[in-house]
Amino acid sequence: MIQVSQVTKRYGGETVLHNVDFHLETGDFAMLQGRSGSGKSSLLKLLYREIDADEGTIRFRQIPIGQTLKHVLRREIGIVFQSFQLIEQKTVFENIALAGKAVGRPMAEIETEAMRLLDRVGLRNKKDAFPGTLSGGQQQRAAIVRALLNKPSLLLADEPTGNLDKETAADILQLLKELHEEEEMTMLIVTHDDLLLTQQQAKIWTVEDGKVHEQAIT
Ligand SMILES: Nc1ncnc2c1ncn2[C@@H]1O[C@H](COP(=O)(O)OP(=O)(O)OP(=O)(O)O)[C@@H](O)[C@H]1O
Repeated sequence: MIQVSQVTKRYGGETVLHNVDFHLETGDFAMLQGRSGSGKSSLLKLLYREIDADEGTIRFRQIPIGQTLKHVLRREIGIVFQSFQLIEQKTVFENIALAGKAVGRPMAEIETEAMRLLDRVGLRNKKDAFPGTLSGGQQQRAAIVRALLNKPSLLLADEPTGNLDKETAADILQLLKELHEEEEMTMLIVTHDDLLLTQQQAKIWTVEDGKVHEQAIT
């Protein structure tokens, strides 16, 4: 699904990723680990074209992502962040609906899909709540629904459990694992929590010294 070939990323004089090869197969449930500052977020940002590589090629379904229109790529790739990134002045439903409006979907369709997903993550009764009134775990569930609304084929999550206590973190990771299967979605999750890494069956990739290598299948 994603093929990263010989990719180098520099910030000023600092080379963060150097001739990196990395791939995700359709249907993968993969974790990306590595020390703080090793370049995990940078790799994710390269995949959804928040930033561009200095060298090398990234292909999404065989096509170099530089040749794919950004809005097409964004529809195919859902993103979940550590900080949830919900708009405080909008309700849970409004936050989620924005993702559908951004790609021009009709409101009736947005509503049906949002309610299906809110039901699935146990948040239907919070659809009219504002993010500030929700727990961290609930906010992340809302953010996950927003990311899934347009049925992306790939979900990228950058430390999705980083702001949550251990128990809630485990719940969110379990939810992602279940959604991976139910929604038939490829997932790549950045985490540096060893506990999370060992709890789930996943392909584990490590970013280290500018390289990315596949560690083990647990
Ligand atoms: N926009 C930027 N400008 C300059 N340097 C940057 C920028 N973004 C990241 N870096 C640097 O690149 C390196 C890798 O950062 P990145 O955020 O990708 O690491 P990370 O593994 O995700 O770290 P963390 O686990 O702490 O989030 C760091 O040294 C960081 O300071």
